[in-house]
Amino acid sequence: MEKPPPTASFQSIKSLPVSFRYAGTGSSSEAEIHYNGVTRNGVVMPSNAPGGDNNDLQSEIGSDDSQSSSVRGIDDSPYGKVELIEDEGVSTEDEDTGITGYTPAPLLPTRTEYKWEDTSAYAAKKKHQSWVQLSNGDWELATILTTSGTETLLSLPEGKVIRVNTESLLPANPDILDGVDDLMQLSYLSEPSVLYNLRHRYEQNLIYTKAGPVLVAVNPFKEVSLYGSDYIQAYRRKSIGSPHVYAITDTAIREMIRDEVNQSIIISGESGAGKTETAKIAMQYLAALGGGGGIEYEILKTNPILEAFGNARTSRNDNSSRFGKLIEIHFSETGKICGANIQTFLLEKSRVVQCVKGERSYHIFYQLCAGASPELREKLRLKSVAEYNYLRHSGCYSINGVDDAEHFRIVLEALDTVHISKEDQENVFAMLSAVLWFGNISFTVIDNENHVEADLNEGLSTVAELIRCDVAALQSALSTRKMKVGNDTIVQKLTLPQAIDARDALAKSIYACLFEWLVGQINKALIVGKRRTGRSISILDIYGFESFERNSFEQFCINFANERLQQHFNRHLFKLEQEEYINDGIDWARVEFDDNHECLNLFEKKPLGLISLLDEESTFPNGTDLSFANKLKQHLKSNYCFKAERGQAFSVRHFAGEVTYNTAGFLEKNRDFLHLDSIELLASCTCHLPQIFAASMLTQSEKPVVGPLHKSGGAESQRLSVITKFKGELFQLMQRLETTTPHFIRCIKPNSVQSPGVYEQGLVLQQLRCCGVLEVVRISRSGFPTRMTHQKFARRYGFLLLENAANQDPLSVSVAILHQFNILPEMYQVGYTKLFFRTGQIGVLEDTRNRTLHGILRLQSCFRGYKSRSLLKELKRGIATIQSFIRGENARKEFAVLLQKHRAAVVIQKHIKGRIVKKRYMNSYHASLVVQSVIRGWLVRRCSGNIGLLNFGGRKVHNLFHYG
Ligand SMILES: Nc1ncnc2c1ncn2[C@@H]1O[C@H](COP(=O)(O)OP(=O)(O)OP(=O)(O)O)[C@@H](O)[C@H]1O
Repeated sequence: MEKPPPTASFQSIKSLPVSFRYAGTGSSSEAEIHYNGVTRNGVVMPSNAPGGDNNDLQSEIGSDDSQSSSVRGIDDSPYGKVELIEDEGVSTEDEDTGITGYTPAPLLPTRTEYKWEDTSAYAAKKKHQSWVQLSNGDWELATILTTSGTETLLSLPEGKVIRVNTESLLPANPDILDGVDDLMQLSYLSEPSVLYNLRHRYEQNLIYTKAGPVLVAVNPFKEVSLYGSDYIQAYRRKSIGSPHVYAITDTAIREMIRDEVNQSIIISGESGAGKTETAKIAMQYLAALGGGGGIEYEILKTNPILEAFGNARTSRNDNSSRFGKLIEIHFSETGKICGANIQTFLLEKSRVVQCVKGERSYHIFYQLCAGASPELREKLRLKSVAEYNYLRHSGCYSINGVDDAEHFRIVLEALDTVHISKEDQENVFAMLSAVLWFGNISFTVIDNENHVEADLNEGLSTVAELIRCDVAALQSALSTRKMKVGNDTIVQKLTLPQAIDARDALAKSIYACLFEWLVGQINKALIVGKRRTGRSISILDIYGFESFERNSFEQFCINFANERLQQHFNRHLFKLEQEEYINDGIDWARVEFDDNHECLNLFEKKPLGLISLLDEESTFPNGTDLSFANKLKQHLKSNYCFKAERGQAFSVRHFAGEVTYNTAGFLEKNRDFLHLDSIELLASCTCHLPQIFAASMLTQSEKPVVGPLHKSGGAESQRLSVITKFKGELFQLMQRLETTTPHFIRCIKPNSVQSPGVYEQGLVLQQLRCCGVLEVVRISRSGFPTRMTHQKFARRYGFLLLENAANQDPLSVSVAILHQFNILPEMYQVGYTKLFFRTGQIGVLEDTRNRTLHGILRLQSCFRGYKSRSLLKELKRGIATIQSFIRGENARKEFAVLLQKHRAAVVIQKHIKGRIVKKRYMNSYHASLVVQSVIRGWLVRRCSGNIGLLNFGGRKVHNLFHYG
């Protein structure tokens, strides 16, 4: 008999007992539907997995929150086929993976009517999806409509349907993994999945996410209510488990106490990503919990000072730290903070004398100009910002929403807190003012050879006054250079560019020394006392990997530091993995990862590494940036990590990507020498700060510089080059970190406009790559990132087993599942307590689980529907009976009340009627008596008249009548 055309609603399809056969790739929906012997074309759309909690992988079978539609079809659909096989029970089989599963036998009778619906409805549902990269580089989550051969038809969220190469697609994670708080939980660890997950969380103000051992912090660029004493207490009590800087800091404290090992919190990220804020949040936590005495208050007060002297407005961040810092916080035996030490790295000196349009120099200059009292202004000969050449040229004097005068007040307060005397504070401000006045010193050309002499102007005299030196000595130090030729000392005049360089170099050096001196003073204030136990937590806030269009010496140093940190990161990451593998008896030797050893070698190798060659060229009097570039190309061209570029450029293959450096300015910045005449000038000042600076400049020399007057002009070359000094500091830093247990925080800047709520995919992706988050993910992929205890695994996937496993132990169940699903032995390892999986393996199991669950749930929902309908019918009947009973009861009750009322009314009526009758009778009786007595009276009167008994008393007559 011909089947009737489909007419029923979709609901009726839901109640079909069906099984379906997947014929597409992986999670493809291609299938055929057989129903009552008829084959129809359509698509299968697996529903959401049950269990709403993303973090709970233990969602139960039969949970009610399954999504509705699961199987639909359309005749002659171009999108694929669905097969509904009548009354077969429900079994699933993935032809690609060969995975089979089962669901219970059909529970409902077959329905005979159905209707095929338009599949376009599916595109709107977030089901069966993959990541596709659009031409602008962004990743988009697209719904797979069909896959045929190498081509896949996709539907994009805005309704567009596109055809792409199947291989270009990346699988999307199941819905239950949306917004997981640890990226390691993602079944598919891919760039788009990580990007999507971070955005998903960011949109809900969940700015912290774990990437395995690393905390990823996405800058919210707004106040988020995630901080404060309540949160601190909650993390301390461990009543909150979500990722947070507090959680990381808390772990550090606990591990420090438990293992008696020093800890470090290593924060990195690009400028404006939130490193400094994150460091402050960690310090707040430490200060709140390790508290005892006022030292933690002093530690927190170091922030305004360091920010004022070391931060500036840049195009990327209004409050950009222009130095790296390590704060080591020491704890006493009782776990209280007992002191701290701050180490700073590579302050950007060049900013003091020039900065790019729209940027600012160090905040303290603007704060001083805005906030100094009239007396101080007078003393320091302070002018307005616009009158200083060093500040004027960038054209940016203020920052929106920032009150420099108020900040100056805060800095003064902080300087008091860290016990810097008023006299020293005044000296500090005098140095700042002098630095600014240096920029206003001008020169006049005095001969045909462009030789100059410093003008005796306001600038020169004010500087001399402020640093307390002789004006003539200052003028000479800026205009001439003493050279020793044989036994004679000759004085060489400087050309204009040389004089400007000498002036700027002196200003930069004074500022850098001032900064160093301040840090030293702060350290004295925070000095770790006798209570020192040697236990400490260090917070490293260091510049992240930088890759711009034009990269210079600064990026070269910064990226070198990041290579070192990455090496530390790799070692630590693998050490941890290794420990877990060993503890669980896992063969961890198979884990491979990309070491950045080769890149570090390129930098550090002697004598033919980048640093050695840079130093070598810097010492050559005739060395130029171009000759340096050529030397690199000549010696390093065969190195895998080095790439020669055109002109004076070269590229380095860093762990985070390739960076092209332009060598322009490399040699000068690396030499960074201050002429000995300038050092000597500072030494001659009567103000103690310049003297201290001069002494520290001399001690920075590799070999002690003996009497500059007796030295030739080559004396400067004996000073350590910037890169060598930096390399030494880094080496010490790494040695220090090596003795600690590290905790890594990677800060991410979600947009370049510093605005809340804006998530620029490309920018985030670039940072994820640069700061190595994807590297962690990649490393995890090569290891066994997914771990599950045998118990959990057996509980989650045990129901997929074809054989009865009721009485087996979790380990046997786990192994049986692995065999049943033909998971290749190299894809997993069985540990003593856990199963370890390579990336994606759990995804396959999860897919099968979801499909099976989906089938079960569909049947369960159909069955529940059927049961509900039957119940409803019975209920209806029951309800009618109850209703009629209740109505009868009510009627009876009403009737009884009425009857009672009626009876009462009758009694009352009777009584009233009786009374009326009685009253009437009594009235008539009395009336008759009156009449009778009147008549009798009359009769008596008549009788007595007639018989003459007039003398008879009326009374007797009356009585006679009465009784007679
Ligand atoms: N957790 C946070 N909550 C609110 N705002 C934040 C947070 N983290 C960062 N910000 C905002 O982002 C700005 C930049 O942060 P921060 O100065 O810490 O960046 P950075 O990575 O240290 O940059 P740089 O390397 O330039 O010093 C802050 O001034 C603040 O406005």
